[in-house]
Amino acid sequence: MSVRISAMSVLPPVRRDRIIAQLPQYFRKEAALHTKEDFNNKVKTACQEQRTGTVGRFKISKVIVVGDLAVGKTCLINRFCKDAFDKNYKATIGVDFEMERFEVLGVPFSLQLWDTAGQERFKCIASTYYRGAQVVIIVFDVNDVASLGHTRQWLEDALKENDPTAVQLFLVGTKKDLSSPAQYAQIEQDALKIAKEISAEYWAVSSLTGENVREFFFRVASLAFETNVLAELEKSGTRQIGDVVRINSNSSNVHTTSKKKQPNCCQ
Ligand SMILES: Nc1nc2c(ncn2[C@@H]2O[C@H](COP(=O)(O)OP(=O)(O)OP(=O)(O)O)[C@@H](O)[C@H]2O)c(=O)[nH]1
Ligand SMILES: [Mg+2]
Repeated sequence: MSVRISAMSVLPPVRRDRIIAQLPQYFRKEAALHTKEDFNNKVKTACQEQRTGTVGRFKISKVIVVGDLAVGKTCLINRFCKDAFDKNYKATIGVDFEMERFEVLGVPFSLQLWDTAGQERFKCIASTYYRGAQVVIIVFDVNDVASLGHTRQWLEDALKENDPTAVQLFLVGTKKDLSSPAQYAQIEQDALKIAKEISAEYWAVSSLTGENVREFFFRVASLAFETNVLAELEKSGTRQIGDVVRINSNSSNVHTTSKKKQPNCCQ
């Protein structure tokens, strides 16, 4: 008896707690990537009709997590991916990565989460992994104002390796459990200001208690998914426009355009 093994059958089903059916909401309205209550209508229709192109088949979005040493990048990822928390600090050397599989509006979608080193001596290795990121998560510690101040530098480094217009940015304050409400409120003002200036969506979390961790990653997955599907739709839309031009190539207008272009392609 022969057994057929395909890539699909090797993958276990998406975990039940990774299924996203509704758009998770932002944390703070004034620093959100968008404030719509629901997924884009075009995206919803495309998912219903299974017209999501490469998204859902082999599309994996790369997410890089950057920020000062010991701000809690590894703990944030471990809380979400493994539901674990380690109170002992073990510096990340270079990079680590985790894959997280979701199902958004019925379509499989994966995030590749790159956990990078904050320590100066490992930064050089880590930065070679920044390229190709669709999402950049800049992490600071809400109890350490210097780490918030350094976020611009982290952003600059991450954007050197990426197309700034194509990247979705998140600014995340960690260790919320360690600050009093008054202290937290103070730093949130500064963080919101920076988030708005750099066009990032702001979140505050605690990996110790788990507060907002799941909500945050669901939001990241949803917004990355939405952007990917919209880009796919735009690509297929462009192809359709191209087809119309070819069909109507007898029209004088199109003829003129193609004549103008001819010298370029013959040179
Ligand atoms: N109380 C509290 N401690 C935290 C939290 N997140 C991280 N920590 C602690 O902060 C320390 C550093 O956490 P890591 O996640 O290893 O920091 P990192 O940003 O990955 O550090 P590098 O890998 O060196 O860049 C550890 O001792 C953690 O236990 C949190 O939400 N609350
Ligand atoms: Mg780490």
